Amino acid sequence: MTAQIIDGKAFALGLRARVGELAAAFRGSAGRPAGLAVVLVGDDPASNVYVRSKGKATIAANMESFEHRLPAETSQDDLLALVERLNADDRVDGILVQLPLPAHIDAQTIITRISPDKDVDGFHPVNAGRLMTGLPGFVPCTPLGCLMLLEDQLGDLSGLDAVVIGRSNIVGKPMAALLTAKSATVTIAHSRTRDLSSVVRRADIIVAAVGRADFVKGEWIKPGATVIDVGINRTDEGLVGDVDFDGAASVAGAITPVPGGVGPMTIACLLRNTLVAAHRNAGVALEEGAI
Ligand SMILES: Nc1nc(=O)c2c([nH]1)NC[C@@H]1CN(c3ccc(C(=O)N[C@@H](CCC(=O)O)C(=O)O)cc3)C=[N+]21
Ligand SMILES: [Mg+2]
Repeated sequence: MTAQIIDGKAFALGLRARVGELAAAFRGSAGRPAGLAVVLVGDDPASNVYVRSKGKATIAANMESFEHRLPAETSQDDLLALVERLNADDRVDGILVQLPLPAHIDAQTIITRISPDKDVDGFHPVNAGRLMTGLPGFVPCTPLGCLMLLEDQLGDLSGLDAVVIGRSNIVGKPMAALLTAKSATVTIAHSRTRDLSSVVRRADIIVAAVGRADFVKGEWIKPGATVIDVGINRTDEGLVGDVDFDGAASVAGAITPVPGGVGPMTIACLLRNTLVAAHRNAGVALEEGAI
């Protein structure tokens, strides 16, 4: 079998266009654009690239972008003070503090200080709790993007066997919650899982978020399964995912490439969450299922 390649880049472009139209309409009814503030501490080159592309995408989607670049030696108190200013700023609907943060800053302390209503990353414990209990809130962008690709590919996920490899708060745990809410049968596997290949072999859906290049092998995959590769690993051979793409593509039914799969969906979902935040914060209705 040769897997179908899931074109996340094309899907993300479509989503961004739809968000852009709705953001233009929001601007008309609210009398102001939706606004996203992105905070970068330090000058990590990869983070710099991400922040720049987020800013461009925000403006292209008819929203306002506020960029705050702070020196690497910024104190935790100064960063908290900026977060408080952004929480209080009515032009700012969404706040993203780029991770990772320098070692002298406790990320959890910063994330917990962002207003849950502006937490478009969906990292605040209140939004994690909302996701777990089925309340409206913000869902982390990467797993939300993965879910959109899966539903586009497979339709109803009810009853399907899903294995999520990785248990981070940012990807694995929210991904498992989303799949559970869609009535998939979900297994969370991780570094201590025994006989991982046998666990993966049962799955109709595999989401790989381990952060290790080419970790998931083609021989682990059930023929016809759908594979979502969340990995972004920089190697001598360039950017590669957590899945051995060539091995997997010869057995899977469908697979996301790296680059061009999940990554572009993350940014598109960030804009989507910002649009939703703007409507909620301004008290402007957004039609159910509009996005
Ligand atoms: N508070 C916070 N929120 C985040 O959402 C967040 C973060 N911090 N820190 C870093 C990670 C990483 N991340 C990516 C976003 C887009 C691509 C992306 O668009 N990737 C492209 C190209 C990547 C490239 O060429 O470098 C692709 O996969 O096709 C990847 C990774 C968001 N992150
Ligand atoms: Mg390879």
